[in-house]
Amino acid sequence: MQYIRAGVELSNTEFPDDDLRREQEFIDGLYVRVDALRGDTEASVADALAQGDKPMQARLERDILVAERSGLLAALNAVDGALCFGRIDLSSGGSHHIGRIGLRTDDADRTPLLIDWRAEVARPFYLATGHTPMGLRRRRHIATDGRRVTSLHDEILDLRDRERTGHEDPTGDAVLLAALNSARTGRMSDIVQTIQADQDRIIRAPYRGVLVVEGGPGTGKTAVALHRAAYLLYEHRELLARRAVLVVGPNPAFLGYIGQVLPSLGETGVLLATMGELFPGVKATATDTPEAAAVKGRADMADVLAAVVRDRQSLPDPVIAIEHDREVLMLDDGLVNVARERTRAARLPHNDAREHFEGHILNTLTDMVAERIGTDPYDGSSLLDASDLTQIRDDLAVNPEVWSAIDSLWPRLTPQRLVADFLADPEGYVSDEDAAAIRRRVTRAWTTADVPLLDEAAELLGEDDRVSKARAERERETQIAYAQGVLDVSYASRTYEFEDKEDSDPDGSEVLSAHDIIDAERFADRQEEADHRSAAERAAADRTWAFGHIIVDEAQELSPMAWRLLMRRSPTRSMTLVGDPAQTSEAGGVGSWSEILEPYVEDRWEHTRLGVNYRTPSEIMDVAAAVVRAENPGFDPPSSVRSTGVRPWVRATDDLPWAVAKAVEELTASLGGAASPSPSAPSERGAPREQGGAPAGRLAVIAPRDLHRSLAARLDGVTAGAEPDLTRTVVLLDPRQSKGLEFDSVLVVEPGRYGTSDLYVALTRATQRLGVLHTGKLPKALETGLPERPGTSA
Ligand SMILES: Nc1ncnc2c1ncn2[C@@H]1O[C@H](COP(=O)(O)OP(=O)(O)OP(=O)(O)O)[C@@H](O)[C@H]1O
Repeated sequence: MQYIRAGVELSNTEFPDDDLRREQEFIDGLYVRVDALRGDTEASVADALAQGDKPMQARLERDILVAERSGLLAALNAVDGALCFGRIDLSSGGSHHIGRIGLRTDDADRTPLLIDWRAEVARPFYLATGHTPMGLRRRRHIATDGRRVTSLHDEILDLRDRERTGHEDPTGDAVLLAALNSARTGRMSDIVQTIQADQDRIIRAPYRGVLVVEGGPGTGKTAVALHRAAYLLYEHRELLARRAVLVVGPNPAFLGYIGQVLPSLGETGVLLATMGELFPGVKATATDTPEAAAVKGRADMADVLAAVVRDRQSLPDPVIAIEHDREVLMLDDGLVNVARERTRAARLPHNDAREHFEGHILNTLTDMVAERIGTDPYDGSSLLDASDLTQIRDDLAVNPEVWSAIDSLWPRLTPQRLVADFLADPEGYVSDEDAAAIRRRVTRAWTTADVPLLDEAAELLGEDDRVSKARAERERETQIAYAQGVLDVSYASRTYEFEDKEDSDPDGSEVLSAHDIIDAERFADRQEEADHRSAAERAAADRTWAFGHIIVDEAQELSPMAWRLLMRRSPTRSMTLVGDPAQTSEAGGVGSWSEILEPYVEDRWEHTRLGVNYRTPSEIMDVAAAVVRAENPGFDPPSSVRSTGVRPWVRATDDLPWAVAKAVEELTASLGGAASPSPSAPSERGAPREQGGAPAGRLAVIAPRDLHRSLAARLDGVTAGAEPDLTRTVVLLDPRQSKGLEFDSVLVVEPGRYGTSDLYVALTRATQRLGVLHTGKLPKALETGLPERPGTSA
């Protein structure tokens, strides 16, 4: 592979020319439009909110307006400062500017000014090559700093075209390289300016079905998954805004790291969550041992929990005596067993079935009383009519002893109670060894591996939500009636969603509004949002929410029980799963994609690969690959797109805290050296990279958790903790916490104590420099092939 050397300076503003000036004028014009749009939107939101209390229908109208306009406002604010980044000139004449959102002129023609990067018209910007120009003459990257154009980079795609601008970029790589070399901020940036062709195809893959994206470290899996979410929201906005998109990530620090990407693309309605957050009302704060997590994650835990529930449907031992009407009724195990089997035959969840059980027991007891008081002594026939029997049943139904018997035989259960009881006493349900691994008294703290168990339990038990369902149905009927009225009114006050949505026809001017696309019932569904919560927020609070699309990052880590939970949240099986089996660290992780997916979609899923590493320079990747090859000689790592000429180093020491402090000092000094911030990524604006003179760039010290306290004590401003603040210049992490993240420089401490996949993850986090420090034995692959350095004893 041909490496690209690092170090690209992206500025040609010193000698402004006509082209640069014209682009600046054009972009100034876009901001005039954005500012006007923002002013109007703010005014209409403020107006609506100032209207005060109104009758129901007027309130609904106001809520619709406020929700729609607030979304637009958030998008406009998010893209400010990085609105436009490219232009395509067509061979047939004319050109389109490409940006993070679409904009049109504010006149009757509504001519497109800026094309949303997700529109079909924008696609050649990402795919066209000299070989397949897709109707393009030239592609221009426009680098900006805030609202100021800093440089232009042109690629000639029609080789017969002799016209030159003086901004030609012969390799077409300058903008990509500048982005890859830019100093890291602790927050991931979007890649919308430089999406590569193989990434584009994944981003725009059809929305239905399960798509697996596999690729080594730094191949852009996370970036692609997030851009895919933005694309799907654009392409299927009506559906996905209602049903919401869920992005599942490995830990809270990772979610913080990626949290700005979608807002920077103008999308705020996506729920980001870890597995530990997917059971509303529970936050996983405790940690399992790897053995416990592996046992809890096994697929057979579903059967185990089903058995636990069945065991709570008990029989009398041998009878329950119920005092009724000065007699004693003997409810024995045979009678209860009949009631229990009939109840089970209904195949309802435990709590939902309880009503049936109550009915069967009341009928059994009614028969007993009737037999006792109403049997003809001569022929044994019944002397009681239907109303007598109803009276007996009603009397039994107010006898507390009857209810206490039912409660003991078929108790109402909560998922929390059931799982806590099981974990406190798992013997008999799993092997003695597994029981020893998972036995724990749960007080309030749950673990991530408990969450799928709670969800499974909730499925087995069913919700006891009869009252709330009846109330919701009544409210919904009222909403539908009002919604019909609102739809009629809304025809007169149509609003746009995104300005260039009719992408295949950029000259068209049709604008979508609510009444075009939804009927009263669906509209009423939306108005259940009258509490101003977005679909994503409502989804977060609803265990049974069916998401429109689910994206799972680091998908290789999830256990079979976790997959059961996720598949329940995705009844349509519209999912994008990204991961890398070589980076699996969880003992409960599933071995192969078909093993994960077969139970749910058989072989109906697509598999695709990303093979180019955009993060790790070749010098570092060679070392990381050698570590995996020591265990798996056939291992095929992704190829690095860059080489920096800077080789990683390894040093032995007998004073680790001192050596770490010294190495951190050295590596911090080199931060921001070769690198400068990316020219126009909006998510980096306002990042603390230059505040107080702090150098640009970030450094991670990756060390086993038990060393954190002693290392933090020697490092200024560095804290040891479960949720690291990634915006600090120096961050201390354990190998698992570093998953999915990246830093300019990385110092890996005591690599001999990591498993192969954890070490592979740790070694592949750096964009520029890697150092390794150790006191004990080194993994073989690190002993050879790295520059020998003298020990650094104090
Ligand atoms: N087309 C691109 N243009 C600019 N930067 C890119 C592009 N593709 C990927 N990158 C950058 O490469 C880095 C790695 O991307 P990302 O974190 O998505 O990789 P990954 O495959 O998820 O890695 P890992 O498996 O190690 O977590 C990020 O900084 C990302 O912004």
